[in-house]
Amino acid sequence: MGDKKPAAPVQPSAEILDRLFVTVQARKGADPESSYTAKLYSRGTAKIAQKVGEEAVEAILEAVRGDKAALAAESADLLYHLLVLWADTGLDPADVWSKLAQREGTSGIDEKKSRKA
Ligand SMILES: N=c1c2ncn([C@@H]3O[C@H](COP(=O)(O)OP(=O)(O)OP(=O)(O)O)[C@@H](O)[C@H]3O)c2ncn1[C@@H]1O[C@H](COP(=O)(O)O)[C@@H](O)[C@H]1O
Repeated sequence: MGDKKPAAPVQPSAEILDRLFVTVQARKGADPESSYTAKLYSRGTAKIAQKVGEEAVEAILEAVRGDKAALAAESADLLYHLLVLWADTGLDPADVWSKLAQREGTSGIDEKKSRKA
């Protein structure tokens, strides 16, 4: 009687990338002792870029090994570090989303042919 159904758990989606970007932006000027993101900023762009490369390699190694759970974890590391790199360099994620939107529906095969023509 009057019992409310528990709220359905919200399925995580790619929207978390926008929230995560807000969080990593907010870590600018934070204490590197208490924030890993702030620690990355303090080490500079080249170090952050290197971390993105390392995480990408770890992700592809798990893909080749066929370990999906490990690939998911390494992909999360990669996306986090890529967002930190965007924030560090002043790139707005909306610019990346726009690029993807512009390309939507255009086959990579057709796009390559148009560049050769
Ligand atoms: N998503 C992440 C996230 N993913 C991975 N990591 C950290 O990234 C690091 C990667 O591991 P490594 O072994 O490569 O790190 P490491 O050995 O310290 O690296 P190096 O010495 O090679 O530089 C680990 O310390 C992870 O905890 C993350 N740290 C933070 N976040 C998010 O960022 C938010 C803000 O975090 P803070 O800035 O720490 O408050 C958190 O609430 C999370 O939402």
